[in-house]
Amino acid sequence: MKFNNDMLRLYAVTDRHWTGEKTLYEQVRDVLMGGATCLQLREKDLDEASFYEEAKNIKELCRLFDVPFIINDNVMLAKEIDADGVHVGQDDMACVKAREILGPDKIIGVSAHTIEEARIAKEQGADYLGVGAIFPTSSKDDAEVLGIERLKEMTDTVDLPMVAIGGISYDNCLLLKDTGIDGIAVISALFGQKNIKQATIDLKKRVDALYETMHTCLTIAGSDSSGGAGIQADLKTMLANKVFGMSAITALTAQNTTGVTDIMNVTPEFLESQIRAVFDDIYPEAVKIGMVSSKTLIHTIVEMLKHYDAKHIVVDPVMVATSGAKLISDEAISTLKEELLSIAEVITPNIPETEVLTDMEVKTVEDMEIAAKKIYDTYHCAVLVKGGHQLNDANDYLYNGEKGTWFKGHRIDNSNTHGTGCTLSSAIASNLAKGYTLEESVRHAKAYLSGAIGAMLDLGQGSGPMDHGYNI
Ligand SMILES: Nc1ncnc2c1ncn2[C@@H]1O[C@H](COP(=O)(O)OP(=O)(O)OP(=O)(O)O)[C@@H](O)[C@H]1O
Ligand SMILES: Cc1ncc(CO)c(N)n1
Ligand SMILES: [Mg+2]
Repeated sequence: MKFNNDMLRLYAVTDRHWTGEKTLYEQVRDVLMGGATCLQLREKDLDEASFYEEAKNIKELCRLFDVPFIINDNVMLAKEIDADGVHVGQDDMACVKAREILGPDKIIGVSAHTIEEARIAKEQGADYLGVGAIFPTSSKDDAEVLGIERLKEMTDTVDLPMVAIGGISYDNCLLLKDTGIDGIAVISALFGQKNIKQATIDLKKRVDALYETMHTCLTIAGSDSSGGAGIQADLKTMLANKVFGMSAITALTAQNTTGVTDIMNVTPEFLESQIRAVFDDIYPEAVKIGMVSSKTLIHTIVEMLKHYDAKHIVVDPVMVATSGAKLISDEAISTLKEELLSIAEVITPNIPETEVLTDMEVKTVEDMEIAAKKIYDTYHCAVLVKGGHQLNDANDYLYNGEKGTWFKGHRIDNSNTHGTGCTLSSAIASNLAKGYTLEESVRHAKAYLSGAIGAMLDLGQGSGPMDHGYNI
């Protein structure tokens, strides 16, 4: 098995002294099932015959999981049982010698505590370094504690994959963010836990989080005081889709599940200030636009998004709320058509909105296809026509100028659909922010929306909101 850096992500090192009721073999199976990416057999005071027996069996187990099996210290044994590699300390066989014995295809790791040791190991052909102890540890009495700063110096200076070891636990593991390591090696954080498999699953998630970057998304829309649509739905959707959500508010609405009782637009100047504040600092990777009820506000948005060269713009051409309330002025509709749609990557009209945008009646699925093409030809943006409420199914049609795709949804018998359109467009924008293609973004967004509708939340006296957080 050839070495690659991903193997170091969650590196499990055995220590049967922690053994409770389970045998070493069973414990290793637990960590492999939990998602460990490398296994090192390190049993300091086990007699040779028993070590050999354990090593042979555990090697076979690791093969089943396609996880490298590394022997601690004993190069000759690694050779004899055809392990995937060996890990040597500073007092063990030198790395050059180990390489000579094992050949180029085996994995060799070296423990390094200083930059000098790290450099030598690299010269001698080590594949990776184990660097520690990072924190105080009970698994090695004589280990000097390096700390985070010295770890960073090592990763900055020596160009070799590194796994951090020593005292790393579920609680302190996130302190290793941005230290340049390729993963963590642990003993007691896995083998010292009551439920070893669950501890491995939990720690794996935690260490994976060290490598996740947070994507960012902006919603420019109206506030819905009842929390099910508008800005509130957008931010909840972004959170549930693990994207950092930001907002520029176009209007406040006094609204609940039965209707909209009042609307107050912000001034164009204040909308501009909000958009500037966001873009000048945390540049959003995608932008969703929802309710914008006046001509001047639409102008402001178009001007600002062009100025900042905004990416991945999703426009939900909101005209009428599910409750029937009108959310845009007639003169603004023409500005929306003339200025806003052409800067969008995709727009997401429902059927009544599609009719307004195309001046045609949309009564059938064929009409949806014809209207989508017409929208593309007129405004040069991809379009997702939502079947939603009107056609009594949950099928939406995406047309991008080259091809049309039906996204078939499973219609859920739930009249609580306040904010479905806001939620779908925000989920699409979140997925675009993460780097998915438009088609993938729509597919994932529909799946998220179905989950939120399917959670069957039932609040309010009208068409109620969905459970945006059903998946968290
Ligand atoms: N009962 C349902 N079950 C499953 N999916 C649904 C249901 N109702 C709507 N959808 C889906 O929700 C999405 C939004 O479509 P819809 O036509 O409801 O948007 P909208 O009218 O803009 O919503 P809003 O009320 O937020 O303005 C579409 O993907 C649609 O297929
Ligand atoms: C603020 C706001 N935006 C959009 C919609 C669309 O449903 C709504 N009801 N309220
Ligand atoms: Mg809508």
